[in-house]
Amino acid sequence: MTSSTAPDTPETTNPLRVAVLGAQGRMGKTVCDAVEAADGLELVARVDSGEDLATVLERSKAQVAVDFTVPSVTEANVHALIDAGVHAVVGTTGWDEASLGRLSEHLQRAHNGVSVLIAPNFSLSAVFAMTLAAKAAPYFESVEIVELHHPDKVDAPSGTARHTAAAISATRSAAGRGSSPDATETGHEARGAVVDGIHVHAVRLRGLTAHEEILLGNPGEQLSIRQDSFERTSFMPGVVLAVRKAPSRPGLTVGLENLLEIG
Ligand SMILES: NC(=O)C1=CN([C@@H]2O[C@H](COP(=O)(O)OP(=O)(O)OC[C@H]3O[C@@H](n4cnc5c(N)ncnc54)[C@H](OP(=O)(O)O)[C@@H]3O)[C@@H](O)[C@H]2O)C=CC1
Ligand SMILES: O=C(O)C1=N[C@H](C(=O)O)C[C@H](O)C1
Repeated sequence: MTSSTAPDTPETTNPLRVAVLGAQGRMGKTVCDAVEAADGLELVARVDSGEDLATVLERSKAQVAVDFTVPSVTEANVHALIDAGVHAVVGTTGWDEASLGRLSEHLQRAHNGVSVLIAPNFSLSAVFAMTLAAKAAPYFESVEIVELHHPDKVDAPSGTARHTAAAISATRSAAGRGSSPDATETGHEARGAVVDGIHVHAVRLRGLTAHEEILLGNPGEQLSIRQDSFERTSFMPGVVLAVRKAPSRPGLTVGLENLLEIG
């Protein structure tokens, strides 16, 4: 039989096997639904607290794990994933320079091609808000961040606000822009937390989901950059993108903007 008469053989690629850690949580449930609905992905494990992660990974043969657990356990989970050779997509907050440093070290030591993506926020609106704010910040005298969330959130300020403050602080420093003017002499506690030199205010209110506003001011003008996640489905395109890209991005990446190439 010549090649011109050979029957078409459809190209079959195996679906990417995905485990979800924190599967019973607010985000975990939404991620399980999104993975089940996504072409080319197969949900092979729902992992909840109290389960032995290494055993579940071995049994399920997961290739990528998505972590939406709690700040107190996420670091241990990711170290276990690296040891198991499973790529990690992490949305859980609580990461800092020290824990990221330990992760980088472990990845280098393991040298097994595992990728870890940590994104403080997977929604496109938040990624663009952070990116625009960082670009604009050197051009304004004053900048402050207000983050607003549902009252069941355990950490404050939000991971998104911390990431935004770090990005703003970096672009302002690079441009030689000093700190925002502030004549406050009393009641410093009313001025919010200070993250990387930027004032951050955290609101917790029933009815909210996840929102951030970056306020920038100059004499006679202001710029407000606001993003709103009204539903947790807003995070899913970013999570699914990160899962799909995980096998081809070895090493540590912090921030979804790096996958969108807008960082
Ligand atoms: N990056 C992003 O885009 C987003 C990030 N987040 C972040 O994601 C995290 C989760 O948020 P949310 O879903 O609202 O929180 P939830 O409290 O609803 O969910 C967390 C879940 O993790 C479970 N859990 C705790 N320990 C473990 C463990 N060792 N292994 C597996 N599961 C575990 C909890 O179970 P139990 O209750 O039984 O302990 C719970 O079901 C937070 O840090 C939040 O800030 C949230 C939204 C978007
Ligand atoms: O807890 C949440 O809900 C959210 N957590 C993340 C954060 O702390 O930035 C992302 C988003 O704001 C929702």
